[in-house]
Amino acid sequence: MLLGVIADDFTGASDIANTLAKGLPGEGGLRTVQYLGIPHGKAEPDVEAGVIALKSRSIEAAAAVEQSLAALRWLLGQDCEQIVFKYCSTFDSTPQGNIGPVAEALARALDVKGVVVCPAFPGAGRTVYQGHLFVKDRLLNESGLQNHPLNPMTDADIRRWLRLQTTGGVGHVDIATVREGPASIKAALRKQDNTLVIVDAITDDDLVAIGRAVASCRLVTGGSGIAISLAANFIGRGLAAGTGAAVIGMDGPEAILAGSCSGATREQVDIHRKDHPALAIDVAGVLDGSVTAADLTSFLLANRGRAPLVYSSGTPGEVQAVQARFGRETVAAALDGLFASTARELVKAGIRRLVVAGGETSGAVVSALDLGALTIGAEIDPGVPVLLSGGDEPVALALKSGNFGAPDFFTKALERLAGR
Ligand SMILES: Nc1ncnc2c1ncn2[C@@H]1O[C@H](COP(=O)(O)OP(=O)(O)OP(=O)(O)O)[C@@H](O)[C@H]1O
Ligand SMILES: O=C(O)[C@@H](O)C(=O)CO
Repeated sequence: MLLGVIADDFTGASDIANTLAKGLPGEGGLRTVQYLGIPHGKAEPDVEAGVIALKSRSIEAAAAVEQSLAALRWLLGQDCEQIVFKYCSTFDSTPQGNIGPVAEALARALDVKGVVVCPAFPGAGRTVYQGHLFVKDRLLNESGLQNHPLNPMTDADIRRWLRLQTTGGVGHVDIATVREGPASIKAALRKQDNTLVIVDAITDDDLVAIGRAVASCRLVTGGSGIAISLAANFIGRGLAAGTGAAVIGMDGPEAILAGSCSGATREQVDIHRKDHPALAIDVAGVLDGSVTAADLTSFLLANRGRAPLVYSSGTPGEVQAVQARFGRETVAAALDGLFASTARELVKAGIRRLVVAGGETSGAVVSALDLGALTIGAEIDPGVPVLLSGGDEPVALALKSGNFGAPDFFTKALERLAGR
């Protein structure tokens, strides 16, 4: 294994796995596998990039650090030359963490400083300029992310936000330096006394330059965009063949589960439910026990073949009201449990194509299924690949980050999972 990734959630893991498998146009990518948690035993010998999906974004910082260090130990045990810590392109975190504490702990373990911190993902509208994170033309804290159910992002200056989470200072490499090219970026990082350094990036070309500059760095951190040219670094050195994504086609019964309340997912739900069977989950009913996984499962199974959807996705007002009534953690735990049990029942009943929207929701779903390592297939929309589980009865999956995907994502994903 050449490159190892520690991802703080499951959709984020498939996002960066997609980037590594895709590589740069015309250059090919790495043979990439996504692990659901830290694997036991050795990786298959032909894996070039191993992506460990943790569910550490919204847990206590100390637990996130411990899990990330355990993932690091496993990846170093597979001889990885380079480690990437992948977090959300909208820098999802709280003033307590977990991006800062995990990044500092990894840097300490690898004995490095001047480590890149760059959530930019221009393909999805995320750019970093003057240390501020934008989502399309809005500052992060005006983009809707200020209403995130778990980690409201209330400051777009990610230097300031990261400083709240770190013991050391936070450096900055500006866009002018980035535009001078890899040698200048490398020199600017080397000069740093800070462990962590926010690096501006507005376009894919900026990310390619940063990727070239960090070719020999043991640790890099960012959104999936930071990995845009990391595969090419290894291919260029003759260490990888450039095989990239696998060809996957799995036809069979299908279901869609949406637990994300992001704007993009709500639009996808609105479009999908116009012409497909769709069931809105009554969240208060879940909390008082009147809505169960059995209700969702029977709806989805009864509508097999018609791209059925169940969703909890609500507006910021609905989310606030239910959280005020029952408590944020209680609602999240109840919905995670509901989606997990539903997915387990669906797969038991023969569902073979599963589309899931939302990082936490995807984490809950795949943790409940015994899927083994996931092979990375073609890209459905930016940041979302086709995934195929191992085992005798493989399941094809699309794990969609809340804000990713075109408005018709759900139908498109089911088609791509089937290899069409
Ligand atoms: N109607 C609702 N009311 C309150 N909370 C909800 C509701 N629906 C979902 N949630 C909670 O909102 C959170 C959504 O998180 P999830 O990570 O799945 O989506 P996301 O944050 O949009 O996606 P991503 O992390 O990929 O950006 C979960 O904790 C879920 O339990
Ligand atoms: O970086 C992103 O935006 C996604 O991969 C993600 O992590 C959202 O959960």
